[in-house]
Amino acid sequence: MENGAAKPVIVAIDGPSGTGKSSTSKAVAARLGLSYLDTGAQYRAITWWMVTNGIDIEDPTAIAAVAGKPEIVSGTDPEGPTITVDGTDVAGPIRTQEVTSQVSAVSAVPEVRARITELQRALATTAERGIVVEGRDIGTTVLPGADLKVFLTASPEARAARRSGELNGADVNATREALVKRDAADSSRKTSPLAKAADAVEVDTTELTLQQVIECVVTLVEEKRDAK
Ligand SMILES: Nc1ncnc2c1ncn2[C@@H]1O[C@H](COP(=O)(O)OP(=O)(O)OP(=O)(O)O)[C@@H](O)[C@H]1O
Ligand SMILES: Nc1ccn([C@@H]2O[C@H](COP(=O)(O)O)[C@@H](O)[C@H]2O)c(=O)n1
Repeated sequence: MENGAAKPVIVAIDGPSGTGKSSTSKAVAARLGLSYLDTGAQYRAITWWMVTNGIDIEDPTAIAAVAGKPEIVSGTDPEGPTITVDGTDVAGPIRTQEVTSQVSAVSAVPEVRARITELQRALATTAERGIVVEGRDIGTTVLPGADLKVFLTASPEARAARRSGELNGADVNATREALVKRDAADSSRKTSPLAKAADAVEVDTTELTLQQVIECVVTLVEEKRDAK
């Protein structure tokens, strides 16, 4: 850049549930002074709005008809990300089992994806120093020109153990089944399914600590940033 400021760096981190996308992305963004966007929170927020407003989740046409109504605003500070719907803080309500069990159906509706993708691109292009965006289709669809694409994986057993630890020892088998079912729905939808971009770096986190994954991704971002 002419004034010597670093060019913004765009990082896409995708992968199935519980692979460590949020924890890694937040920490990497905080370390490198970048913005951070949790796109799953946006799909959860629109799902929360549908549920709260009595929209039939089994009816894609009904969902499509109102997909443009809620105003979803994401705060992108990695030290304190926020999410509101029509001015209401929904950071807590979007994490309930009710929302988690219905989010795949809502996020499969093309009109919902078009709406949320537009918000994501607007945030990514206005992030001054750059941004880490995490989700399922960031590298393939939302930001195909990202400077770095990472695809995190981990065995279903490792992911279930991590999640049931978070849920104060919830049954590991039930947790595993629920996340495998959600991944299957997210991977098989027609519009921008969960998928690894051809040019993404795959990191299997099964045997890695969270700190090791963070260090690995920080190094990858620094390499890309230095090469810009
Ligand atoms: N490498 C790791 N080793 C051990 N625990 C981890 C690792 N990575 C993440 N975790 C833990 O696993 C849990 C899930 O991580 P996180 O929420 O970051 O995953 P995610 O991929 O964003 O999940 P989702 O897509 O469902 O939102 C968290 O409790 C996190 O601290
Ligand atoms: N880019 C994305 C991100 C998320 N989704 C959908 O949202 C669900 C919740 O995501 P979490 O990361 O909060 O677990 C996820 O299961 C997908 O249905 C998406 O479609 N695209």
